Amino acid sequence: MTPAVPESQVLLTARGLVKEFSVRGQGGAFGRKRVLRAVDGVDVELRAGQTLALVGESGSGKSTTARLVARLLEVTSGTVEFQGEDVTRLSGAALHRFRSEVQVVFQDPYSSLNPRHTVERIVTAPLMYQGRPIPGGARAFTRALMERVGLDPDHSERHPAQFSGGQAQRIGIARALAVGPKVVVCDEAVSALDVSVQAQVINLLRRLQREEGYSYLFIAHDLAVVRQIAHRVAVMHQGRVVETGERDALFASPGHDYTRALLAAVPRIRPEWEAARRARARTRETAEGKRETT
Ligand SMILES: Nc1ncnc2c1ncn2[C@@H]1O[C@H](COP(=O)(O)OP(=O)(O)OP(=O)(O)O)[C@@H](O)[C@H]1O
Repeated sequence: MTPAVPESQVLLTARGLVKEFSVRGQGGAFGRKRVLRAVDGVDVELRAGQTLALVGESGSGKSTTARLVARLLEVTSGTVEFQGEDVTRLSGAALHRFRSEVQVVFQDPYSSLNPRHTVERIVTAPLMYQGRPIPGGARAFTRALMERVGLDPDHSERHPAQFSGGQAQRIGIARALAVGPKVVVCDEAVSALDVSVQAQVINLLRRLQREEGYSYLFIAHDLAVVRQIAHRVAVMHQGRVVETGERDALFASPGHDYTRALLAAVPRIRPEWEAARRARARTRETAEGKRETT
């Protein structure tokens, strides 16, 4: 059961997003450089207190779109409007403010959380980095946050490796919530977890949304997961959004051939593709986790 779709205002709007990467062709480091258009004119709208799922096969541009929206990557062109401001142009204090409003939870908690730091240090780091005071002091703040995400507050001095995958992802969620965001970008945030643990983390995200009103941009390749959490779904294919709609309507009667193919292909995801996809995600998250905590 997913929450009913509440009427709500648009919080974040991306228009005409384009991202090009310069990549080497065949021949590795000696290959000719070419331009790869990973995101090719994407429009998305995120509504307050709702979840928009971005789905599509591997390489369709979901993660790149998510990173553009969160300003972890710079756009080649296009705009991302959040509360009336084009965030692609923000810098300095205004960019810091935006980073508090839009947070990211990555796929692999172990690579995106600093293994040498305690939970307390991990969840308070974003506030310290922004030079903001920690309400009630670090210990009390961490304990309260751990309770909100269903972790034992007595474990605030433990390190990520001392937690299970699902618990570690709760630390990632706690870190995202620490700065008081309105939007949380979940980039394959439950994909690395076992199915039963996935369900628990999805329930947590839904409870947090219900009680605290977060909007989620939820990146996933697993449509069964999307069904449990999304209000609306945008389907990506080759860098473009080919179809957007309310979840139930889209699943019941997909309007685009590619969406139909995607729905039909669900049980046939090949394990070797999945392994390659996870390895790529880990490389990106290790780099971004480090950037966030330094
Ligand atoms: N930093 C980068 N440099 C070069 N190419 C990139 C970079 N990041 C992504 N790409 C390429 O852009 C395309 C879209 O990648 P993206 O990760 O956004 O897709 P995705 O739909 O999220 O798939 P996956 O789930 O496999 O990550 C792919 O061809 C990918 O190889």
